[in-house]
Amino acid sequence: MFMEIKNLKKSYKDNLVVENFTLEIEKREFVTILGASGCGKTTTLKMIGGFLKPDSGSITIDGKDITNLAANLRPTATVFQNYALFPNMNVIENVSYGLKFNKIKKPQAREIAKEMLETIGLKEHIYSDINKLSGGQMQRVALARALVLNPKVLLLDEPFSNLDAKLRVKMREEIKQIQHKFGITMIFVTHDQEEALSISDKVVIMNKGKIEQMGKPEEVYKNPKTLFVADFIGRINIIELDGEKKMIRPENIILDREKGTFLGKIHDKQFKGVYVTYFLNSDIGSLQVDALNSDIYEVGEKVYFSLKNN
Ligand SMILES: Nc1ncnc2c1ncn2[C@@H]1O[C@H](COP(=O)(O)OP(=O)(O)OP(=O)(O)O)[C@@H](O)[C@H]1O
Repeated sequence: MFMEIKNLKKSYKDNLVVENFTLEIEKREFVTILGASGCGKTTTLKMIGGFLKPDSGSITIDGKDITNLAANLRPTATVFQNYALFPNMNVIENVSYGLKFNKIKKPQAREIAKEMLETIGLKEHIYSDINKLSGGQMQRVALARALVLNPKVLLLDEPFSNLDAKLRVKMREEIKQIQHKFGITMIFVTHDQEEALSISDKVVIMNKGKIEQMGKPEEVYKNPKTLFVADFIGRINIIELDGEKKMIRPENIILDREKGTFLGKIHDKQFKGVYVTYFLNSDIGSLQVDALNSDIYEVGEKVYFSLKNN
């Protein structure tokens, strides 16, 4: 296995914030650690990057135990949420700065930085003042600065959280392209479930310092092992059938005016664009149902509904 994280543990005084964190990562895999604010994502990433010492556990990359190595000696590079750029340096100085620790001479470092900035779409801004860049451009500088170090593993801590919704989606695509281009292994931290599902090969869902479930995005979405995962990744209805509680996704309930297994009454609806979310009362519970906007039901209307298996 390319990367092995075993039983990482971290407490701040009496507060145990990461427990038994064990994860295997293949080369070129895109792994996302997903969880609510405060669940221990950043703490875990900092331990991997060498910015925090774990209380116990180990981290191996490419056969080498790096648990006790300083951050700058690890084969990792980190892109932080706030970018952590040097405000007194221009773009190329920011990107080439880290290379001096790799004993690369200044002219060569600038050449490497320039090439990376061109690759990453910042050709026009190579000599720009950092403070005059947009959020998206700063994000690219931060990425370029990490990538020039040629890390085996790139760590990204909520890197798009300061960007607007459209730019976030664009940056998601870009980061995947960068990953393919450089063949790099990435560990990405986010609290945004849609981002995690759309970008990752593997999603690791954390809850209160522990891994709740991990797997491919489709796997964790379709087969959530716990109510927490089901609820965190997407939305879920809890219904009671023959005395048994069952989870069903809003898109797996089919509405029909004429026929169906159950009858319900719509008490609210939200138009979401391609689909509409209906809120129903029924004998088997209160439900949210996502239906395509081709057939619109009205609040107060009684409708039949059936359940799909998945
Ligand atoms: N330096 C610190 N000293 C004490 N407690 C800390 C410290 N850093 C983090 N914590 C606590 O550890 C827990 C986990 O924090 P962490 O930043 O890892 O969570 P997170 O999942 O990344 O959250 P967020 O998405 O809000 O950044 C939180 O309860 C936090 O208050």
